[in-house]
Amino acid sequence: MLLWIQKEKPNGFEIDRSDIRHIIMDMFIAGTTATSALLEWTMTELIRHPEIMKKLKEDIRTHSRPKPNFYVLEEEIENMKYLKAVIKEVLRIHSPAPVLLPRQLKEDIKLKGYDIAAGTQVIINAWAIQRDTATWGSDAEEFKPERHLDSPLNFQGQNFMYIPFGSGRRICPGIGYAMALVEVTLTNLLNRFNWKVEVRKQGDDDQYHLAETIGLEVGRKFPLIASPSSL
Ligand code: HEM
Repeated sequence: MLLWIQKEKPNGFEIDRSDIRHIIMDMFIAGTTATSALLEWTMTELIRHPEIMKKLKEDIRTHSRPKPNFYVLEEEIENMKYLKAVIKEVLRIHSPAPVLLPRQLKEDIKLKGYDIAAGTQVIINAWAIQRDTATWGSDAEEFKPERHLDSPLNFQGQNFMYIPFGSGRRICPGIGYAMALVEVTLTNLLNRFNWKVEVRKQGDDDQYHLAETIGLEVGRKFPLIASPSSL
């Protein structure tokens, strides 16, 4: 595809081999772990909340045509409102990239009584913003997809209380690709199988399932080991 774009220039501009190398690097470095972390957090929350898993499966069945192989097509996903709400809620409390790319101030500013000098590097903590009880309410720490059902919030970074893909000119360019990948994979995992995790013999289940890795991209500290069984 990239070689075709280089040859045919469908967008009217040139790309060279170095551009192609960088695009592929972007897709591998920025695109793989965040997407798999989102899928893993989504399965984690669904297994922790069987009633939400049940509602989501109903949403998937209602909006996809029955087929012998249970396969859910990409075009059937558009009207699955509960699916979209579930993924939005996972991105709120388990943002795979919870601190945005650092910014450097071009000029001095005053923000909420603080003087910040030009040249200062500013790091935005989306994790804290998206769990702030002042904007999300006293249940901000709880996993509740319903809060997104009639909400106008989207991923475009226009509303600073919800910025899982960042905002402004450095906003994630992979939103469409990441969402398509996660929606198609998740609907098919759920429509084809029942999922369960082994009951842990010792230790607190939530501390185990919700422990996070430390880093620019945040996934589960301990891998999710879930077993499928036929419906
Ligand atoms: C669930 C999946 C993903 C999440 C949560 C995510 C999140 C983010 C965030 C928060 C940023 C920083 C934005 C900012 O600072 O304003 C970012 C940047 C970026 N993302 Fe993603 N991302 C995801 C998937 C992808 C995919 C699939 C690709 C590529 C195919 C991608 C490519 C990039 C690139 C290249 C940047 C840097 C943009 C720049 O420097 O201007 N991301 N992403």
